[in-house]
Amino acid sequence: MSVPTLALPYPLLLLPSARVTLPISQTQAEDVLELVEAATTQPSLAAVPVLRDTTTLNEWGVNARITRLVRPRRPTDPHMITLQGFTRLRLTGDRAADYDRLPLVPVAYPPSESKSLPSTEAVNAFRSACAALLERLAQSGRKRETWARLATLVDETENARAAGLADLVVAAVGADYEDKLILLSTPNPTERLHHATTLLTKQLSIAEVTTKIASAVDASLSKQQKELFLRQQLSAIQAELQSLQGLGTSVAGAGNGEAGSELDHDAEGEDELAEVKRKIEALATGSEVRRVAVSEWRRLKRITPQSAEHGVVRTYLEWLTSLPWPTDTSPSVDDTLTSRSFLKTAQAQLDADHFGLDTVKRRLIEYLAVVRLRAIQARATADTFSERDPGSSALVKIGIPSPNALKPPLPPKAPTHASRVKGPILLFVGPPGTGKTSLGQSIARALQRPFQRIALGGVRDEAEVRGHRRTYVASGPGLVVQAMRKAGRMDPVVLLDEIDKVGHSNFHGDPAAALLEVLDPEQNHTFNASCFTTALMDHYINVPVDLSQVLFICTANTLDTIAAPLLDRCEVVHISGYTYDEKRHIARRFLLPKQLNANGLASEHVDITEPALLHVVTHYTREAGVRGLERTIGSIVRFKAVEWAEHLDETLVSATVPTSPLVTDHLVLTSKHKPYRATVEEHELEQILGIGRWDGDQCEREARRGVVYGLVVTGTGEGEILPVETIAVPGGGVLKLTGSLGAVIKESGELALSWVKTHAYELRVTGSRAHDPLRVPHAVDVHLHLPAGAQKKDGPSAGIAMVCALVSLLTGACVPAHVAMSGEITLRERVTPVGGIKEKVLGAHRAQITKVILPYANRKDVEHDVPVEVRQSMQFVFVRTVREAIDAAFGAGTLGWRSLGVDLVESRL
Ligand SMILES: Nc1ncnc2c1ncn2[C@@H]1O[C@H](COP(=O)(O)OP(=O)(O)OP(=O)(O)O)[C@@H](O)[C@H]1O
Repeated sequence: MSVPTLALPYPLLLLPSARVTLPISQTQAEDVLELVEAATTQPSLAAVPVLRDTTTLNEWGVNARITRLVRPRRPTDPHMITLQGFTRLRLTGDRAADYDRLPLVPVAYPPSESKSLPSTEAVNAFRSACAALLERLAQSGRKRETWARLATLVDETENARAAGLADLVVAAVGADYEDKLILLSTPNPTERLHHATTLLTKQLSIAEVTTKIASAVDASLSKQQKELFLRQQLSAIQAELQSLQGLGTSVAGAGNGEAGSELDHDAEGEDELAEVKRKIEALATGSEVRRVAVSEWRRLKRITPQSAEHGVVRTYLEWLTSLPWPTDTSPSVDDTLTSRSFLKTAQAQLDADHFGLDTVKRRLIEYLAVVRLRAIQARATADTFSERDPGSSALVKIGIPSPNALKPPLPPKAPTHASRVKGPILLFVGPPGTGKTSLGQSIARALQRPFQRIALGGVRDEAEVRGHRRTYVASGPGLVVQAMRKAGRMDPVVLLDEIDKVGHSNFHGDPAAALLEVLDPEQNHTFNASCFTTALMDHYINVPVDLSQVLFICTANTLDTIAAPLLDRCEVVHISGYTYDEKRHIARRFLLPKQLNANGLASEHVDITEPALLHVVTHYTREAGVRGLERTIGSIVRFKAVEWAEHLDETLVSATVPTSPLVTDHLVLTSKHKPYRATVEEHELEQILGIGRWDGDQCEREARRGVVYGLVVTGTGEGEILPVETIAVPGGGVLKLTGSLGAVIKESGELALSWVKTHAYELRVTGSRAHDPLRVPHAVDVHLHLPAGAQKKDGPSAGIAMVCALVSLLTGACVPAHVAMSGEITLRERVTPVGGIKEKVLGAHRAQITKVILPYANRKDVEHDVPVEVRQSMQFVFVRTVREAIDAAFGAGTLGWRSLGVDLVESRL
């Protein structure tokens, strides 16, 4: 029989029980329509695939029912036909493909499948291949339900229809064209099942391999790729948000023409890299830093931008390139230093910034003179070189022979030893607020160099000074390198503030030792002799950083806690406290204008009278420095600022016309309100500042039995008076010492008691030389206490004060409260010299002591160090022996000494 045949163009193929939709030509559509019209049941045709690369139809095709024919919307478009495969058929006639019509082709149908049953093995093999494949497909997650239903169908279909099922399954899971063609051309059920089984097994391994690849890809989608993916999403979200905000700001900012913030765009990241590159290119050719920078740059380029390592290398490069390095065009010697007027300008600068401190300023000028001479020397050396080789570049100026054009460029060398523009390292020592830090700033201003302050207080970790190695997470360079970066020049003035507070050797290393490396002017050239004369090897930067041109200045409150090797490298300049007079001048000339400026007032708005200022200095502050004074003056100025503001408000409300601050004077005069008074008088201070902290201090300090005032220098370098208190308590002749005393001061106590016991008879404390004053007439213990028990005290200088206190306790005579003393005693009754005289005397002066007893050997210290006005306002008694000290303290004739042969005392001792 012949049936109308539709040629299915390659790669279309219809299996029985499958469905296909394909375009057909207009003429074919007309034939289909005819078929439909002529049919009494559902119309069908033969759907036969055309063999690849031919116009020949396959021998086997499918009898297919026409389920749908769709007319095109536009005449140029083809009709679409949908066919449902039904049974196999074989073409028995001409097999030339015709794409224009549905020719009638003779066909034969194979015998019904039910008539030749497939073998059970073939069916079983097919079923298990089916089950495995469908399960795998279900696992992949897509069309899970379809695969599950198909699997059920495979399970439930009887063996006789298994071959039909093979068509269905293969059509559903898909297969190569060639495989499907073979399946179509295999009418025998068993063979078809075999073929289907092979085909399904092949599909299964493909599915497995696909899953494996997918999971392998997933595993190789490492953290970085995920990060990339997330970042891309993030930037997409940011871009979206930006565009939304852009809409908002373009409306809001339309009026004021705002251009948006520099933080808005991420393109800066690229610019920064370009900047880093530019800086690397600017580094001196052949230098070590350039070599390191170039290799790191290459490394950076090899790493994906999303990796953590990229960030690390990039940060390192940013640090490295932001430091001031010598470049091919580095200037030679500082012109400021070599200028003739340099020293005069420097002196003027120091005078303008600080009152008094004459000795310190003189020392500083000497220091700057040395620095200047070295600079001149350096220039002379550089000029010699450039004369020898006039055609040379700027490199030559710093002492490098001109590189021969034919040779590769030489690495730049540092200035020669003679040309180092570096002086000794200064160490300012003194109490807080005495201007140590601001002197450092003044020097920087005088030198016209950047100033950087490194606060060393509390630095416990060596790495804070020298940086962390790059292997540490969040590592970074040390404080010195950070300061160099901030300064942006190779020759800043760097102030190492509070080196006495730097921690010593601990399990984090020794920061003090790390400082040694920074400060040592000679030692560090060993790091890289070819490059720098003085260099710091920072752990993070890992390239020697040239410090040869940096001026280091250190400050400290006390020398006691500074490590000896560190101290050894510094030239100590002592800055003691100020006298009342100096403080008054500093307050008037510096602190008041500074506070007025800070609080928005002018000099005509506040005028503190001289007596008022003196009262502030004596009753409200009593430190060695001027920081407390500055704060107190700040309080006065703020008080006046409030008054002035209120006054302005009142007058402005009442005035009709002007509001400009320029006419405030006029308003002051014409206002009906209480006029504003710029003057601050002594009697107003209590209202402004409250009761003075030191008011009534003298009353408290009345003369008492067993109490004598000693003189001490505190841990912050400040001089103070310190009472030595003693009482007798019932006991058995024991001396008890309290007040956080160190071993030396305790020994002084023992010495003092021994002295008093030895001289008790002479002092008429006991009736016989053989008696112990602590046992006869009453058995007592002596308790000696130095108040402010929380503060540690040590040193031998309280010796004479302790003797006097014990004498006072045992004799009942009192030392007047305006007397203070300091001096070490020996067993031979000598009073030996002590340190810190200037601080102690100034402290005594501040505490309104009028008579000071000091060792004779300290006479020169008083004459040299203590300002004249202080010397003139106090009485100094210089003593050689304990007896002289006691007489000076109690007043000659107060104690009724028994007269004895003097040599007896010594021989008895
Ligand atoms: N002789 C002076 N003339 C003018 N101003 C001074 C003088 N001495 C100190 N000052 C001012 O006192 C303030 C405190 O000084 P500075 O900070 O330099 O003290 P310091 O000695 O470094 O204290 P610290 O030891 O606590 O660091 C500064 O404002 C400074 O200008």
